[in-house]
Amino acid sequence: MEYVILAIAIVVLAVATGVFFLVRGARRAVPPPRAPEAPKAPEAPRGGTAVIEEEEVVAPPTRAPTPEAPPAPPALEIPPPSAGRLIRLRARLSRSQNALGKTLLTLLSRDTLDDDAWDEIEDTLVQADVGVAPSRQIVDDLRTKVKVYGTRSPGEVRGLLKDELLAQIGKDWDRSLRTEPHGAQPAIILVVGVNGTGKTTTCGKLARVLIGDGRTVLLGAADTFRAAAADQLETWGSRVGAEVVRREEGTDPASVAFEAVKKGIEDTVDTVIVDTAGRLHTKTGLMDELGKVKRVVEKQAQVDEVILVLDATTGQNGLRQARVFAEVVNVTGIALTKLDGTAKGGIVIAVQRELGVPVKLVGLGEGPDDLAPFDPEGFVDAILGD
Ligand SMILES: Nc1nc2c(ncn2[C@@H]2O[C@H](COP(=O)(O)OP(=O)(O)OP(=O)(O)O)[C@@H](O)[C@H]2O)c(=O)[nH]1
Repeated sequence: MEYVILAIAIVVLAVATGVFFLVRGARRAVPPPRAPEAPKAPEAPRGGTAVIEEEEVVAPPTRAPTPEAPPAPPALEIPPPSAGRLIRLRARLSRSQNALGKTLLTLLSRDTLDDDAWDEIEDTLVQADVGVAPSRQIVDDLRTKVKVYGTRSPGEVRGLLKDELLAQIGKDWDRSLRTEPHGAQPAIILVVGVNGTGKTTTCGKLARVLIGDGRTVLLGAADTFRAAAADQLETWGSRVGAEVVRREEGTDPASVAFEAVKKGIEDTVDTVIVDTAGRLHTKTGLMDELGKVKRVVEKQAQVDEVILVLDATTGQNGLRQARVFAEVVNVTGIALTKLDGTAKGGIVIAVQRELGVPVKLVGLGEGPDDLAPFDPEGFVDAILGD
């Protein structure tokens, strides 16, 4: 019996061992699960119109190109404010005008002031473009004062002459430029004058004066007869951040002026300066042109200033031009350019008398900040020297 139990136990153990190895072997034989196959791209149907569906193409990861730094915009210039400009430019004024003052002071200091001496004084004034009538008046006034005062120390002579010149130039004119916006409407300045007088340059310099005083400015290149004028204006504007409205050469100047004012209103700039084309071909032509510019601008905004640019070196010829412009448009102020290049500063007196409007600005050089508000006292001091 014992042998039977032992035999059964051995058989059970053998069977169990066999089952264990069988199961293990079977597990090893199972292949690993396969990765799912990528779906096949649908085949284009043969014949008919092939519809090409966009496949999503996954680009291999590439390193993002480093963006090239855009060229740095030119740094905007910050022009100096208008205050004190004539003082800064006084040396230039003295250089050009001092000979006139010296001649007059020397003549007036003579021991005896006879008729010949007074004639010489008058001639000196006429030659300095003061004009015949104002020169005579200055001489008459001085003669009377010299008689009244009797003695003539150098200081007294200087004082007399200074008072007389100031009286002729006029201390009481309103020489301020109306450049303040009217609420949301910009102030509008039309700049007129014959080409070559420094008109475009004056527009650019004036923009700098205003920007120097903290204003925003838009320039209108309505001188469409010379493409270079618009280029010139653009150069001026880009230096100080003033936008320029320009159109192709030959465009109707009035339409450019209109566009400029429209843009100025949209952008709520403080002041719009319009450079006009002032061809003195015929008076009627000029009248039509400038009249139209002004009318068209006035459909949108009020014109605050019409500045006539006059070249101080052109003397009587310049005065004739001024007269024609004044007949065509309502000039409100004069910009007298190139005063640094002439000893004939007397044109200030002559042109104001001729047009009945004040000199508001003077150009004293080709530099960008060589335009100054006109100040009679500073001007006379420059003529007479210290
Ligand atoms: N010395 C001096 N030169 C000046 C002055 N103002 C302007 N100029 C020069 O005069 C020349 C003519 O100036 P522009 O501004 O081109 O004259 P413009 O009247 O606009 O002429 P267009 O553009 O043809 O209409 C330029 O060389 C200026 O630099 C000034 O006050 N003094």
